[in-house]
Amino acid sequence: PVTNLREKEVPTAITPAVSKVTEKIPTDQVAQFAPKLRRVAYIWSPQLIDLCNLLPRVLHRASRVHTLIESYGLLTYGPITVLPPIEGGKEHLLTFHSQEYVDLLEFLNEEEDSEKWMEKKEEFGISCDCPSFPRIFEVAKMIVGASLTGVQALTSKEYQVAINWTGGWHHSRRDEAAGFCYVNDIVISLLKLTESFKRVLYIDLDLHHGDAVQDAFAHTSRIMTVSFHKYSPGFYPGTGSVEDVGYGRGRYHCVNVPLEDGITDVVFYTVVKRVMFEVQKAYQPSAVVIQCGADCLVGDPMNSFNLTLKGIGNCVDFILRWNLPTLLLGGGGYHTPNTARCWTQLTAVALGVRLKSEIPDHQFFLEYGPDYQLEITPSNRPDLNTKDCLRTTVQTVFRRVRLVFQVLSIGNWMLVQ
Ligand SMILES: O=C(CCc1ccccc1NC(=O)c1cccc(C(F)(F)F)c1)NO
Ligand SMILES: [Zn+2]
Repeated sequence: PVTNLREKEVPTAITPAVSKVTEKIPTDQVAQFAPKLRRVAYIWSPQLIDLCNLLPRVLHRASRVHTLIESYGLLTYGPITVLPPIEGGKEHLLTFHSQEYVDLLEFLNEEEDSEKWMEKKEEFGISCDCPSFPRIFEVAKMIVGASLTGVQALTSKEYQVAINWTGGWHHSRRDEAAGFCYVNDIVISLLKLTESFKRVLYIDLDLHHGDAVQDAFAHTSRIMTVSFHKYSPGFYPGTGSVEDVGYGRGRYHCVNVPLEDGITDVVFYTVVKRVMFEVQKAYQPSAVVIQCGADCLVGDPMNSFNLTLKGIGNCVDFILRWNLPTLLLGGGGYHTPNTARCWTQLTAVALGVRLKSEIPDHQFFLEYGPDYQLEITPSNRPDLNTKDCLRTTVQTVFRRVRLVFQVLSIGNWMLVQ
């Protein structure tokens, strides 16, 4: 249907919300309406995409995401700057991972099977969940380099938002691959951010609990982790109950919001908005990292939540309106076209622009059939989250988050004494 479109007919895919708003309102009043125009850093290079296309569980996903974003013209839109990732090195991985684990990844890069490392692989989580593959070490360094480039963009104060859709691997542990995550670019980025920002907030919107990120910072109040995820018997990773609050100095600096299958946009957004409003009030973060895993969307093979681009888009928009330096990362997402739709929409949300529903013609256009639309439709599966159960969970979270506020104010009080 699109083959007969000539160049000049291709519609400009972007209708900047800002221009619509400002044309009717006297300029002196426009400030209150237009979302603060943000400078956005989009981390990308051909090598980053080529390497991330090799990830076994999300083969060729990286190129679909990037190409759809490019096809909407978002990368040539004023406030966005494309930044190539710095070359991630061993030293970056070693800020979180053990020497032995990093050495194993380096050895596996050449994919030579030797007896010595065979049993080691199992010990370090390289198994069926996280299969080894050629260039695994180059991929790991590149992903970490890309997320750290995003951190650098924020600490430079030249950008309010930094985006790395190839990052977000929240299950990887210090010395073990897990849940299909080989390196934890999130922990490495959060550690770097605390060098420039006093209190950093981590928000995990992926279907799965952000367990390894939470555990890495469970003993400190310098980072607060908040995870919204499916929590039900036998569902991976099995952690993240509302009782899971962190330990010692980190007590109450871990917030977990366990959810059941079938949750819809309105219910999810209401819960996220309420919890995040309290967290922002109590913790007063100075920088934010959001893991935007798209396996929470309707149509994902995980077949769990019933969210669309609207639900997750409103959540990210709500947090971006705090106008804090924010790093957006990817993560799960196993329906590749829907994941590309989701992260294209979130890129547009960061830029404050609305996108046309028609998927623009581009190299992978035919993968967006049968409707070739940006929006996805929720299913009519039941929402297993009852009002009572959600209210109890949110009230429990409120009580604990207010304790964070007390800890914070006592901390400030002691500083003043
Ligand atoms: O998405 C994840 C990891 C999901 C995971 C955890 C533990 C072991 C394996 C996995 N990954 C999958 O189950 C998986 C990955 C890709 C595709 C699929 C599919 F079968 F649903 F398509 C399933 N974390 O945010
Ligand atoms: Zn996931």
